[in-house]
Amino acid sequence: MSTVGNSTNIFWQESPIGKTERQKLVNQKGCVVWITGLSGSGKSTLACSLSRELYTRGKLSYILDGDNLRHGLNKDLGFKAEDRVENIRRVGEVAKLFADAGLICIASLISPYRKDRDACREMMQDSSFIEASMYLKSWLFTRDPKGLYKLARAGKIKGFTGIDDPYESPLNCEIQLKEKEGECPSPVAMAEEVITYLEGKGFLQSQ
Ligand SMILES: Nc1ncnc2c1ncn2[C@@H]1O[C@H](COP(=O)(O)OS(=O)(=O)O)[C@@H](OP(=O)(O)O)[C@H]1O
Ligand SMILES: Nc1ncnc2c1ncn2[C@@H]1O[C@H](COP(=O)(O)OP(=O)(O)O)[C@@H](O)[C@H]1O
Repeated sequence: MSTVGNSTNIFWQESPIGKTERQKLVNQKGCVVWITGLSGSGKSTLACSLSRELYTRGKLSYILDGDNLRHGLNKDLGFKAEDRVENIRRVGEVAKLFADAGLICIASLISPYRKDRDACREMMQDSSFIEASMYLKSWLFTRDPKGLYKLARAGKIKGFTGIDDPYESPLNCEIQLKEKEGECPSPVAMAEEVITYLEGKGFLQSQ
């Protein structure tokens, strides 16, 4: 019996089928690919491309996209620092469940604070938290497809990441997606870079 946070007198219920059995069923290892970067840096594009490329290889993934989760699970949260902290904590917990289910969980959020991303990493075991940083030159996000930077620069959106709100780049992430010879790699090329990492670490087979 234990107390966790505000939950008192709670018990851990074991499941009859464990992570190892689930992983065997899908012939892969559950993990979290956590994509962090500024708005417009290509996170969702990479997440979609990665999910598609994994699918064609018979691998099961699921995308947790920051924008999408704010339509449901996180619709009570805004963009104040404490809301972003809670956003990342919640998504970290959900991502951990997906990885435990045996899926390759692709989390795509700005996740601006290093401490929060590190806390998500700490939740996971076996190096199964893979941080991928969108380190692309500003031309990508200055295209501004959603028009958010224009609004933020005009002062019409307050606390916009990269304009008047901070973004802390990873210091030591597993994968850094960056330009090659001044060119932005295609979404498929970026997905393949991540897949090469996953293959190398044995995540694309169960044993
Ligand atoms: N103030 C402010 N700052 C940054 N982003 C903003 C803001 N207001 C709205 N948006 C939109 O919200 C998307 C980011 O949501 P996230 O949940 O990924 O953000 S965070 O991780 O909690 O910082 C982000 O989506 P992406 O462009 O895909 O990153 C924006 O569409
Ligand atoms: N690798 C890429 N090559 C060319 N354009 C890209 C690439 N990745 C993203 N884009 C374009 O950049 C814009 C922002 O990408 P998006 O994935 O929505 O970023 P984010 O999810 O980080 O906000 C979109 O218009 C998208 O089509």
